[in-house]
Amino acid sequence: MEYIFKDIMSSICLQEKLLAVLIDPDKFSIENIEGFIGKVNRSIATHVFVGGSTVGVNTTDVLVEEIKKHTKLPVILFPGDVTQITDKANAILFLSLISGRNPEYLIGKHVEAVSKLRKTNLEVIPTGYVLIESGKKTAVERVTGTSPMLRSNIEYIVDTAKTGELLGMKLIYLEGGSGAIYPISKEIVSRVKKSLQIPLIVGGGIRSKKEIEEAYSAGADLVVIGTAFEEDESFFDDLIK
Ligand SMILES: CC(C)=CCC/C(C)=C/CC/C(C)=C/CC/C(C)=C/COP(=O)(O)OP(=O)(O)O
Ligand SMILES: O=P(O)(O)OC[C@@H](O)CO
Ligand SMILES: [Mg+2]
Repeated sequence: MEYIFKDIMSSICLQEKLLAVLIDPDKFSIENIEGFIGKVNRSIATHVFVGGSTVGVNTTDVLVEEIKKHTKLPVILFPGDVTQITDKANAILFLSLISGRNPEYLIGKHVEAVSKLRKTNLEVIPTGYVLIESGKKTAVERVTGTSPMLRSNIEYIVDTAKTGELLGMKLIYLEGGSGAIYPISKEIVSRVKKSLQIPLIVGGGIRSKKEIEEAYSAGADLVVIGTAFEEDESFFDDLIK
């Protein structure tokens, strides 16, 4: 049953903002998941994303199984690679790195993924993934061999995001990169949002409630946070339901 994307659309219609907690399988041990997910459940988080730019084979499968034992929130794969596909999750962001020009990350990995996806019930959500420079070299740059878009070239970022929509993608993800020094600017978020009809995800370097609210008021429909929770779980105390 395909309901994850529909639910995102319904939330947007109701003017509800969404928050995804990103769990990187390489940074969490199974033993810590129950406690961590307990905090996620008590917070305003609406989704759990699972993925990393470099993840060991089979790690994701075991981790998602454990996460699902402890939460009713939808678990969405945010994969850096085909090896991160597991049937245990509810959906997958079928990312195409449209800020880059590496065919492997535009179409190649996707063709590779299809035989695996056929064997799952995952809801596949085509997502235009746009990497924007944010103060330091990111893992995504390293893994994909692509350059991020210049934050000063807003017109080009807007056109790139819009191209994703025109190609039929259902979501656009503006990515500053894991642990970005500065989050994507309000101006970029708001200019991109104004040009789109589809939902907008924003992530990378968001570390406080104030920054979450700034992203929402600029136009983000869903904010993703990973590093800030990895570094200090007390951040959840600011985000209690
Ligand atoms: C189509 C399939 C199944 C796979 C390829 C999907 C594509 C095109 C991915 C784009 C490039 C990429 C490597 C994205 C990684 C996205 C991700 C999970 C980022 C979060 O991981 P980080 O937090 O950056 O990881 P580290 O903290 O380990 O650096
Ligand atoms: O880890 P952080 O900096 O929160 O970034 C989240 C996500 O956008 C990374 O792919
Ligand atoms: Mg990370």
